[in-house]
Amino acid sequence: MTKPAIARVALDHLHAGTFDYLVAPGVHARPGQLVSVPFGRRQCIGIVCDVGEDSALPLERLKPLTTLCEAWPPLRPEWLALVGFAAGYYQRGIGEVALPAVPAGLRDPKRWARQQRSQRRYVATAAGRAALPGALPARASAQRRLAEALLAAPLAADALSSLHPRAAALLDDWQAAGWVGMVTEAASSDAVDQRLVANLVSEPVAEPVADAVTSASVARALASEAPAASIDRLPTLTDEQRAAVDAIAGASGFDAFLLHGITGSGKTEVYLRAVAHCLAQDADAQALLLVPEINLTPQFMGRLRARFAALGEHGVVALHSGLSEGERAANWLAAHQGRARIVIGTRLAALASFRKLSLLIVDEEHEAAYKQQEGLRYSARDLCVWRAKHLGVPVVLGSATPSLESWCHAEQGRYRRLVLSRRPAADTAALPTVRTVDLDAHKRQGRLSGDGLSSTLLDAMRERLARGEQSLLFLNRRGYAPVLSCDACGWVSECTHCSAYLVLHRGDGMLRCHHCSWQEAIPHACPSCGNIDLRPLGRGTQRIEAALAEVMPDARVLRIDADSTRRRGSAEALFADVHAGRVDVLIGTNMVAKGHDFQRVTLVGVLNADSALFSHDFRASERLFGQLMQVAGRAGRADLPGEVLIQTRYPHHPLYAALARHDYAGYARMLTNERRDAHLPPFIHQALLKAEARTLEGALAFLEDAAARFDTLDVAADGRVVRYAPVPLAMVKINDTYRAQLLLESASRQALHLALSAWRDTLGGHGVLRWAIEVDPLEI
Ligand SMILES: Nc1ncnc2c1ncn2[C@@H]1O[C@H](COP(=O)(O)OP(=O)(O)OP(=O)(O)O)[C@@H](O)[C@H]1O
Ligand SMILES: [Zn+2]
Repeated sequence: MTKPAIARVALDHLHAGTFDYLVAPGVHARPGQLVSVPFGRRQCIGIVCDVGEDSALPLERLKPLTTLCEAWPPLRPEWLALVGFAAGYYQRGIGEVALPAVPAGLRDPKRWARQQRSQRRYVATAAGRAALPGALPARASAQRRLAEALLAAPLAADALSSLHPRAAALLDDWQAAGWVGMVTEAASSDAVDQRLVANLVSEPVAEPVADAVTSASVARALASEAPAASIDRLPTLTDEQRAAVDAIAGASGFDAFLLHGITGSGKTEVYLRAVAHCLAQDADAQALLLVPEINLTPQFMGRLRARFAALGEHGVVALHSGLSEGERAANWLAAHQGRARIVIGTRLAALASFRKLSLLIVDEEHEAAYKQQEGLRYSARDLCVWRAKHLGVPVVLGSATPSLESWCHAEQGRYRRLVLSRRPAADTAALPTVRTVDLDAHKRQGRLSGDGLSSTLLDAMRERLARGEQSLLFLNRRGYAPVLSCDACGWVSECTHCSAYLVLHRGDGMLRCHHCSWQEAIPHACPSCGNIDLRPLGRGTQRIEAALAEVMPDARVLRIDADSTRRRGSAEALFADVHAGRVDVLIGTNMVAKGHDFQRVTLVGVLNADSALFSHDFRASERLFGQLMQVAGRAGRADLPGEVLIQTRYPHHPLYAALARHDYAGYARMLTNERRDAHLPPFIHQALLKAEARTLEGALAFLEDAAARFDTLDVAADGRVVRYAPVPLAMVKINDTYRAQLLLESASRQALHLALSAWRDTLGGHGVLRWAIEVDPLEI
């Protein structure tokens, strides 16, 4: 008797490895397949990670796999390796990483069955027709269709013969006769039967074939044009752009590039050329382009679709959390099956499945948004680099203000640096002039409005208005005012559920917490003393909008922030207004600060940047510098000179001075030295243990206990990992939950990871709601 096969299945289960299941005889389970399995009293969806013959458990205790997904090809080994790596590195169970990475719509046995039925029906009909004697022409095309369907449908040969007695034999015949090769050839020859393609498109199963045919012709079209002709259809590349494209295109195997290009230097063009080159090399090649925010996808999508029109609508797809379940499932499958040649997405796309991922690009690689802050706390950028290395393909990290981590990698020669130091039309589109506006001096001279707008900034905006140019005001704080207060008794609007203030929102008259969902109507009088004179303290985007309506009544003012763009698609519409020139003054948060190619903005005003200058967070100044350089870079991108005015109480701060010199490199060098001296990342590696509990005592007690367990570990004894004492978080309470953390540090990544995995197994316990390990935290 042969031994039964055992499938090791990953389930989305806290901190777990895989679970063993019996594979019934005759069932062909393969690694990478989705499965439905009994787990406790429920049915769960899992992913087969491995199929073997042994189990640590007695066979009679194993339950059988219930349903296997045959509707699409299994996830590939390199994808399983990726999620396995991510689980190990970020200290999670493999299923916790793998399952959420597959769209919910596809984790559904009903859908598998539906899709499979239609595939089988199709193959059966085609096989039936192919087997008909006589009518040769009909048979030839039916054969071709069947062969193509067979190539596309992941059906095992034995399943085929049950569909039609002759199908398997036919397949053998065709293989022997070179049919499969002929089909492939047909797909890449000029004599592709367009009607065949049209027919195939109407069949669900045949979509992959049709797309393969289309993309093969596209690749051919791209490849056959002389490189200069196919590639230089747009702007002529600058020498620096050309050098960057050549370097990326010339990479063989893994290579990590840091594309350090100043704002407006045309990094996008470099990405597009690199993608074009990659797709032209190989009809199956796929490229992934990551952007930090959903609202940057439409702009990129537009450019990609225009540039790669030949790929068709389905050849370029988006993956982000703003899509409907259906769209996300369809796009994910398109990438998985290789039909989508280009995927543009936010951080979650870093974990998407591809058939042949051949180039990875991470735009604005310094952005904190690439770090997931919940659940699996991964860095999408870092996973892309790992993925590229594992696949042996190039990865491009682009930014005007690289993260210090990537900057140091480039300094050490681990990444190849590509530099774009000029804007393409450098004679006209120069970098903007950056000046500080001394708030204290303006106040003394009575030149500062109650809403915090200096006369210098207002005059500059009025000049732009008169010339028909646009101004952008950057204030990273939404709402009207960050807090409402009572002068009489000192009451301030605080959230009862969080250690945070309730933000005043004027539009709908609410006090709203930005950390939990709490909101309440603005009180008419002080809830504490009854005083009716309540005062908004500080300024948010709504307040600036209201102030401008008074001092610049003729200007068309538009506010873009999370509040004004809540409805789906509204951000896109608002940005379209800006591009079309229907806006004179744009007020916005971080959402407007980066990536957007505004052609008519010639003035950028920065309000209230100072608060980040003196933060306890050692990354705050790096972040601020990056943010300001990005927003400054929105000015003067076309043929009109740009100007940036930074309102500050510290006009001589070195950060602003470096900004005025556009000296990222100098500033990065200074920060690097500081970090080295202070033994901070990237010169040291960090991990946090975070705990949440109903009380602060509960959270701290859990961490104290964890600390004691840490100290008994062998790996802790050699002193290479430093453990700090548990501390409450700066924002200690959110949504009635108290938060505390414990920091580990080591100069050795390996020592840190050894310690973490040994420690993780000892963690657990009562009194906490949640705990999580965060590797490479961005904030501590
Ligand atoms: N070789 C070129 N010749 C002329 N114009 C170009 C060239 N390359 C790019 N451009 C134009 O320059 C502008 C800026 O390019 P792009 O938006 O790619 O800059 P970027 O480097 O991504 O900037 P940022 O970091 O600020 O987003 C765009 O309008 C683009 O069309
Ligand atoms: Zn709250």
